[in-house]
Amino acid sequence: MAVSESVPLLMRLVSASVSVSYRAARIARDVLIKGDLGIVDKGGKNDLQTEADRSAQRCIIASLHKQFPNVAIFGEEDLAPTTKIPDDFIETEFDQDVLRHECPENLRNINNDDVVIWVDPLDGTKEFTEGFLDHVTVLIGIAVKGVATAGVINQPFHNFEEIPKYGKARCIWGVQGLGSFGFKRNAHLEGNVITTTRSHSDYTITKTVEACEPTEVLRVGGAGHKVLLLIEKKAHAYVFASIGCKKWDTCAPEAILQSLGGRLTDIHGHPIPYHANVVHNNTGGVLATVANHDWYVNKIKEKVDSETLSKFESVKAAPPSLESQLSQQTLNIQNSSSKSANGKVGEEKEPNAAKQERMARKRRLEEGDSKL
Ligand SMILES: Nc1ncnc2c1ncn2[C@@H]1O[C@H](COP(=O)(O)O)[C@@H](OP(=O)(O)O)[C@H]1O
Ligand SMILES: [Mg+2]
Repeated sequence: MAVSESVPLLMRLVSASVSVSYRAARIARDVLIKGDLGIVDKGGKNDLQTEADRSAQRCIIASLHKQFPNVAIFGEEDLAPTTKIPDDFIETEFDQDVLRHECPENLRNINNDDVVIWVDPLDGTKEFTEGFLDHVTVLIGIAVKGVATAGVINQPFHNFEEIPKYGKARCIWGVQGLGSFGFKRNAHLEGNVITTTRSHSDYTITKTVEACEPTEVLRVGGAGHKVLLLIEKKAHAYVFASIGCKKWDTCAPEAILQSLGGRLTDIHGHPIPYHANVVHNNTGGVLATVANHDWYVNKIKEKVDSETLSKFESVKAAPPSLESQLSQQTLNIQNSSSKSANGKVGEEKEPNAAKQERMARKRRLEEGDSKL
């Protein structure tokens, strides 16, 4: 169902993202049921891609781009720009439950240029290939003026051990200043339960977790899944002293966690910026907490040696030069017919010169040059 333009842009974006996250979850489930995962090794440490990652990204980016052609969208996977997108990958529904909520006052008047969408079509890919299905999530994060503001976490295989045929998809969404929906929170959790990576661990990660004096460590897959543990109060903190996580891993989880009063920053306690032109890796690592964030920051500062800590650089919010913005992006803007493929549909929240360049590229695309 279409939605009135009088509904604030942010709520339309969240509503469309919830709907398309269910479509992407269905795609991931279909890939698993068919049984041919089509695994590609991307060359990093346990850095895999499957048919579910590829198809879910095509579905999410093509659908959101069709509804919001002037919003910048970045997806994790680099996909060939020529691949045809099946018509049934295009989701046009808007989630009605989201639209019943009022947009927070301070977010009512944002416009297209303020927004960047960060898409991880399948977070926890390594775990997906190994059958840890509850670690898998679809992440759609909406940044406004560089701040993680709203997010959607869809868990395609929720409760897969109890519900036959790989469980059932569930969707958690939230907006800063409004709250988060779609889950139950434990009232209380004893001790100091810390969650961290299971498939990308190393000495520094383990030492940094130990610095936070855990009573229990949960080594699980996926940034989305780990933040879900915090949101549901099954863990107190997510500690990841590594530059391996990217903006699409943390934007949606951060927005939801922060809407509940938690925090997600780098390991120094500095905010992570989500403008279109930031480096994709979270070079300062990731620290997410339900409460007492500064206590964890101080423990890390106190107990991890300064040479190790100096390797984790906080990302500066200042935009890089125009040249680096343009070379950094694989920009595959597709036509609004959404027939062509996508990798990153990015229209930078940029200074004037970059905007002119973008418009020129868009014009060239519309004239049929799909390799821009
Ligand atoms: N060293 C590394 N190399 C590549 N990706 C990494 C990484 N460390 C973390 N990541 C990415 O960050 C996300 C969370 O990692 P982890 O599950 O280890 O906590 C995963 O996203 P994807 O599964 O979407 O690729 C993972 O690939
Ligand atoms: Mg990921």
